[in-house]
Amino acid sequence: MSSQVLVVEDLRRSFTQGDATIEVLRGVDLSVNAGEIVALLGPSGSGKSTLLQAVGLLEGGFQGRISIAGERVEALDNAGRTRVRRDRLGFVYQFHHLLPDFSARENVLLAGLVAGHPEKEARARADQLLTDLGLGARLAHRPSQLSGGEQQRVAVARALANKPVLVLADEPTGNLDEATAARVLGEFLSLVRGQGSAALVATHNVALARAMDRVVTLHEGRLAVA
Ligand SMILES: Nc1ncnc2c1ncn2[C@@H]1O[C@H](COP(=O)(O)OP(=O)(O)OP(=O)(O)O)[C@@H](O)[C@H]1O
Repeated sequence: MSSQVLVVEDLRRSFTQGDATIEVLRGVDLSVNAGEIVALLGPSGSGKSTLLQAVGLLEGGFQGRISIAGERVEALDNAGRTRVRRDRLGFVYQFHHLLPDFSARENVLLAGLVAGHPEKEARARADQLLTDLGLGARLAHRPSQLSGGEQQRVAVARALANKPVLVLADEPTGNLDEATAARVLGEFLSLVRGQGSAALVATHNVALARAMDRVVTLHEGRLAVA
C-alpha cells in the first residue's frame, strides 16, 4: 500500500450567490504521508473548512481528485462515502457534537461499534482512549457534566475509536482557552502519533501549528508550504 494516506490533486470549489461566484479552492494539491501530522493554516474565509469537508467526503460540488489510503474517493456514491468515513477517517470539530444523553464512554463506544469492532474490543478501546486522555474517572459522565476541555477530549477519543488512518480536525481546540487548548491539542497529537494515524488539522494558532510535522497555508485558493 502507498505510504500516502491522502492525495489531493487539483481540487476546485466555487460558490455562487446571486450574480457573484467566488472561487474558494483554485487547484489545491496536497499529500499527507502515513503517520504525518499536517497543520492547515490560512486566514478566515480562505477555505480551510471547505477543504476539510471535501477530504471528509461531507460535501459535494468539488472538482479534482482525492485518494484516501490508496482509494480514489471523489466519485463514490453515498454508501461508498459512508464506508470510507466510517473505516478510514476520524473527525474532530471546534464544538464537540457529543450525544447529550449518552455518557463519555458510550459516545466513544458507539463510534467503535458503528465501525464494526466487536463490542468487547470497542468497550476496552473506549475506556483506554478516555483513560489516556485523563478521563478515567469520568467515564459515566454525560457531556453536560464535563468541562469544555473534558468534552473536547471525549470528542478526540471518539474520533480515534475506529482507528482511522487519517484524522481531520477543524479548529479542534478553537473553543477552549489558550492553556487548555495547548494541553488538549498536545494530548490529541500524542494519541494520534501513538496509534500511527495521520492528521490534517486546520487552525488559526500558528504556535500550535509549529508543533506539528509540517505546515501548509491556504492562500488565494492554493496551498503554499510555510
Ligand atoms: N455553502 C456556502 N455557500 C456560499 N459560500 C460559502 C459556503 N461555504 C463556504 N462559503 C464561502 O467560502 C469561503 C471559505 O469558507 P471556509 O469556511 O472554508 O473558510 P475557513 O478558512 O475555514 O474560515 P474560518 O477560519 O473563518 O473558519 C468563505 O468566503 C465562505 O463565505
